[in-house]
Amino acid sequence: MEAFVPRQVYPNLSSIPRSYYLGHHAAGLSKMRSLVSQIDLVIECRDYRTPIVSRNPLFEANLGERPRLIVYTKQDLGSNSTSEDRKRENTIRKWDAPSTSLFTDIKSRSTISKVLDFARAHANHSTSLFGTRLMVVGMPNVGKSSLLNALRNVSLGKKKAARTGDQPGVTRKIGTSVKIIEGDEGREGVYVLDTPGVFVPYVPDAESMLKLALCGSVKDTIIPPTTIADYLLFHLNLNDPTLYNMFSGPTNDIFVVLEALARKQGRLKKGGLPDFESSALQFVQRWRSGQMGRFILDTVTEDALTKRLELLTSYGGSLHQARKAAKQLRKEAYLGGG
Ligand SMILES: Nc1nc2c(ncn2[C@@H]2O[C@H](COP(=O)(O)OP(=O)(O)OP(=O)(O)O)[C@@H](O)[C@H]2O)c(=O)[nH]1
Repeated sequence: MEAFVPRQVYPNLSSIPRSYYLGHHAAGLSKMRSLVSQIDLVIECRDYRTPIVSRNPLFEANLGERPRLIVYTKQDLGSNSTSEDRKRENTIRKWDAPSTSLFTDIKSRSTISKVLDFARAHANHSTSLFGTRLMVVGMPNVGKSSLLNALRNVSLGKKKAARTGDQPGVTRKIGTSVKIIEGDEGREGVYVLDTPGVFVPYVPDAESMLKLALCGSVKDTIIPPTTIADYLLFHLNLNDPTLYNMFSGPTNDIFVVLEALARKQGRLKKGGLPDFESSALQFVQRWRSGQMGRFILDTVTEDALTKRLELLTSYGGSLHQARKAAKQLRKEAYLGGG
């Protein structure tokens, strides 16, 4: 039998939309800008699995006047706690310096405590009697509201304050601030403001859009689920082609995997034909919930960020282009919100 050879490069699909910058993203950003002067620290969340493509330059451009803490969320979905993972995290820290970067998993108290320690230290330096105000920002679905809830729970033992969900756009508006650290010595505590996710203005290449879709920053109705599943298969094969052996042996054909999954789970349409769409969503969901391997999607090397920034600059991905592309997307009746 011939050895299995995974695809090394994913095709550049021209059918993939390159924008998802929606009306409520622009409105949210503008509101954040109007509030930023009252904020002591901005916590910018990025997805651990996409430390490059989930960076949104709009935050630096609009909120950059305030000190920033960068939090890479969902570490549990991308890290196996190996020396390779730690090495990668160090490279990311270097990219972000002089800002501090932390890596969190909402189920790990120790990772959440590090964010609380940082916030506490920041508050201790503040001379304000009115408390310290933090603002959590980030791309859709990176886990901002979950982080807020985890901070509040670990620090104060209190229940969920912000609504969370597995699709982007659950938080639509900036709400009221939530206390996460009790005040002392006559001083008010530390409060956090949750904000709606804001998508990057324009995505320079189809593969970046697929990464963001696979991690859930784009509604699952925008890109065909079988395409997202195929992109996941590409990564599974590069990492370990046995990760989906509950469905099929190693293959580069997503329909072979989806047909096996459909038959195993009874996801069949009239005439016993496999329901590829629902099987694709199920396949992707399995990975998103950490049941099919933990790995990251971006390639992290010392110079990867510089190269990305050069690409973005040469491309000139402006807000004007973003608006034009978003309008086009709406015209094509893709949008169901989110
Ligand atoms: N495994 C894992 N899942 C997480 C973590 N943080 C958040 N999630 C999940 O990610 C999904 C999105 O979380 P939210 O907190 O709603 O994300 P958000 O950034 O507030 O989303 P928007 O409403 O789009 O702004 C939810 O299903 C969370 O349970 C994490 O550390 N680990």
